[in-house]
Amino acid sequence: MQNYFITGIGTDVGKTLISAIVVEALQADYWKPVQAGDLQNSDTHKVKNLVSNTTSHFFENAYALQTPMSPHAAAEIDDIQVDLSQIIRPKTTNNLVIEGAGGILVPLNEKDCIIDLIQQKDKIILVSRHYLGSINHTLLSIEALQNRGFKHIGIIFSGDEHPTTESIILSKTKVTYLGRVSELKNINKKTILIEAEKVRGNLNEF
Ligand SMILES: Nc1ncnc2c1ncn2[C@@H]1O[C@H](COP(=O)(O)OP(=O)(O)OP(=O)(O)O)[C@@H](O)[C@H]1O
Ligand SMILES: C[C@H](N)[C@H](N)CCCCCC(=O)O
Ligand SMILES: [Mg+2]
Repeated sequence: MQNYFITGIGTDVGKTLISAIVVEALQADYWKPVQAGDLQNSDTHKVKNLVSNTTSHFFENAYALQTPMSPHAAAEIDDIQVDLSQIIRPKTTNNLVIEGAGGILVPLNEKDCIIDLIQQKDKIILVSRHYLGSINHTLLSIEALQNRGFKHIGIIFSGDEHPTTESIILSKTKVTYLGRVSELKNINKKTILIEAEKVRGNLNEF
């Protein structure tokens, strides 16, 4: 069984959407270690509501912070410190999808960042969303991951196709292309199932 760490080139790029698709494709479990804000409609609620299979299990956040901000700042408002030793991966015999918060260098406290939650044996899925500036954000994210020695890095593009962006990112890096999810008009259980079907093969080969 495998852990998949879903990260992105920033916040709001589609990590939760892609998490739902990967969870559905693999009938995997899901865990968002640090949620900042939107506690009534958290990423865990969203993924749970988008997934149809009955195998996936949804684990509690290690930290559920009140404010939609960078976790280091949200924690300060809640008068707590995020402590990495308290972020313990849930035990499961199933595949596990772990969703970060924001991009890889988002701070959890004065010292640690989201990237410090990733383990060498994880399969990393970087979500890249097309906007002017996304090439730079994508290449910087990949360089930071490679500098830390991570070997299993895959990429999923989220949004309408942008061939020159995708081809330059893929040709300049050695990351594994896992697929693209077009700009979905409707995000619901049915469209998640359709997208899950499309990426399952690549995920199984990754
Ligand atoms: N391919 C897509 N089609 C349609 N909408 C998309 C797509 N990708 C992202 N979005 C939309 O962009 C918004 C942000 O996406 P999402 O919540 O998945 O971001 P995130 O990367 O998980 O952010 P966070 O850092 O808060 O976890 C949502 O409204 C989502 O539905
Ligand atoms: C609140 C938001 N939805 C995410 N959970 C956290 C995003 C932090 C971004 C910090 C930054 O890169 O400036
Ligand atoms: Mg999210």
